Amino acid sequence: MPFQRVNGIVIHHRVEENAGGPTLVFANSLGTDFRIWDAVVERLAGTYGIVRYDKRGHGLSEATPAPYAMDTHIDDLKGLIDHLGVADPLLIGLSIGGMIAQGLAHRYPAIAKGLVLMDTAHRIGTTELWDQRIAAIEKGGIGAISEPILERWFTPQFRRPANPDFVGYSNMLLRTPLSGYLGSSAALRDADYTEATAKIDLPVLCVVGDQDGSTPPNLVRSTANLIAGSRFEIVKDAGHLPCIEQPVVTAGLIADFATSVFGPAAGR
Ligand SMILES: O=C(O)CC1=CCC(=O)O1
Repeated sequence: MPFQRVNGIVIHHRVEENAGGPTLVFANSLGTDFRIWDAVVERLAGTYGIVRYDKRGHGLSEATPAPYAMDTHIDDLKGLIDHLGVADPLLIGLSIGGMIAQGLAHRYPAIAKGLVLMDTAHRIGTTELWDQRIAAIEKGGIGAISEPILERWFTPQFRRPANPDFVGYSNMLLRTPLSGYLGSSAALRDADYTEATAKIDLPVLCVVGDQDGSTPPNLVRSTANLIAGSRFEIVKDAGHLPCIEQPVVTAGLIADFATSVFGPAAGR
């Protein structure tokens, strides 16, 4: 079933089975639901088991009142992984999803075989930035600041009203439950994984779009620099969501890294 109660709330998720093969677990960003991975997953399913979910307050998952703590998002994902019995996955987290992956790997070092940290960082924004964003949204709704958000999400080539995908993903942002958006903004404001992430002892790939306005390449590079042995890749012609703008390249990077983590014979 696509709905499961974990950690006290109903979580919407989707599983693509792969008969005992390695599994990829995807966590998405603020103001999005798991459909942002559609074009990536269609290239990886069949080779890997896939788990996607809508984090608390997003998509069809329950929206509890704001504010949220990053640990609550982490407990939700841990609960889902335990419920599904997923062993040794590769965790792939975008933006706040990447912070959830970092925090999960720090609190449960044996939970994953490796991490793909996409357009994310050990610390995203400042207390002031998130407080301002929360105040603006409390006053005028997400629509009041959707334009600058979408400018950070997408390249100018993608960000055209004539592009149906741009219109659709704008709707996804605008339709995010307010408590989910505000709650997760508070979680981002209060989370700093600088020390925790430096202790991660797993294979890690950091990826960023070359035109990411939310977590720019230099910030993501600084996160990669904290993690011994990590890899760093820049995706050309992409903003904050390379899974949407460049799904072929994104799926290729994940597949190459998954092969290096699970071994060449695995995942076939
Ligand atoms: O809204 C943005 O600026 C992008 C973003 C920051 C954290 C996240 O998950 O998305």
